[in-house]
Amino acid sequence: MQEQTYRILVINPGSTSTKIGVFDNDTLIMEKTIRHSTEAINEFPSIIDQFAFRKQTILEALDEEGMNISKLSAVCGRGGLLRPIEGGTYSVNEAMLADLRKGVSGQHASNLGGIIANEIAEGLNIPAFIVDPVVVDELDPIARISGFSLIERKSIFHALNQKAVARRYAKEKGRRYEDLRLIVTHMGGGITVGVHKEGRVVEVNNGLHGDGPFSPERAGTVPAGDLVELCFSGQYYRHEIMKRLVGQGGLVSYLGTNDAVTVEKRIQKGDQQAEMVYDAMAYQVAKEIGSASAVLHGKVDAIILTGGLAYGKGFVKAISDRINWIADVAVHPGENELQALAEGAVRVLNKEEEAKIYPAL
Ligand SMILES: Nc1ncnc2c1ncn2[C@@H]1O[C@H](COP(=O)(O)OP(=O)(O)OP(=O)(O)O)[C@@H](O)[C@H]1O
Ligand SMILES: CCCC(=O)O
Repeated sequence: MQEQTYRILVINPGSTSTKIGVFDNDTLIMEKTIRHSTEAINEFPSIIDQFAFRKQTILEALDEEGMNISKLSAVCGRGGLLRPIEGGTYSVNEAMLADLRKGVSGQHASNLGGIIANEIAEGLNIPAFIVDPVVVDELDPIARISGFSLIERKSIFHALNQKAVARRYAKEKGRRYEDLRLIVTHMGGGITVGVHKEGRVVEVNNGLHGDGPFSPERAGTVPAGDLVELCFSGQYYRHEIMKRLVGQGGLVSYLGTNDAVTVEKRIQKGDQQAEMVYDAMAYQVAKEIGSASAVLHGKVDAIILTGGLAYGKGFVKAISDRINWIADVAVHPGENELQALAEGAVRVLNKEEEAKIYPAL
């Protein structure tokens, strides 16, 4: 008997781009990355305000590619800042939409994934899903302790891509993901360094809310005392400080752009400030990987560098030179998120798995 073919639209809103793909089961038939400049993003006071803009760019892109959306079987979005949940494919439901709209665990571009998926799916009367949202939480208890009893460390990271790339690496090596000890470093608009210990991400920096290396548009960890002084200086509203840390931090704060390609061009033209800041970002990533290796007692099968910044050869070399004594460094530029979203939806449509219900009981 012939297997049924499901046509799935997948939507991945990142901090600097919206990536979309159309798959026939797990075979990609169309892919597009829509880049958003800092100026375009800054037009909107909050992430949720970008909803109509991002949805419109998606529909236009599908139209330009000649995709007839009435043939879709499902829409699958990248999951956002929900309550902490286990990994897997979830049906979009009202409880999820309410949490995504209010940003129950904070604001992030991926909050739009489930909302836009639902909006498009509803009009076509087809199901909407999310897969492995950024709140997948597998932290070891020891990793939750921050050092300040009023604040607990949280797991907020590029779960979808980190898990997908780690599984792909394991497959390439003929090993099981569940048998490996990996440090997976996703370097995009945000940067997260995950310790994957035998199939669980037992430690990871909260890439969103001020933890870990700075990134193209995030401040990462900043000196706490100085931050408190700034917050109470009377010069800033709360939302202004948050935006300076997340969205306008990192490269944007020093160099006015979130685009590493632009930074590399400036370096080639002799811009010394750009060179210093870009090198500092590589330095901070390397430091985070070094600290992740201590979590694994130095017994690391491989360090994987992935995300858009991993296309930057000089950037990757600056990191590798500092950490390649720990373990082999594997570079997987870009990300595997569209494929992972499609596969998550197909597993449910094929009834290999049941869609999970949010919130988990
Ligand atoms: N060829 C390249 N060389 C260097 N940097 C690159 C290259 N291509 C993309 N980048 C940089 O990668 C960054 C964006 O990465 P990516 O597309 O993974 O981020 P995102 O999906 O928007 O956000 P996130 O991954 O945090 O969700 C940008 O700074 C971009 O300039
Ligand atoms: C929130 C985790 C993903 C990111 O840092 O962008």
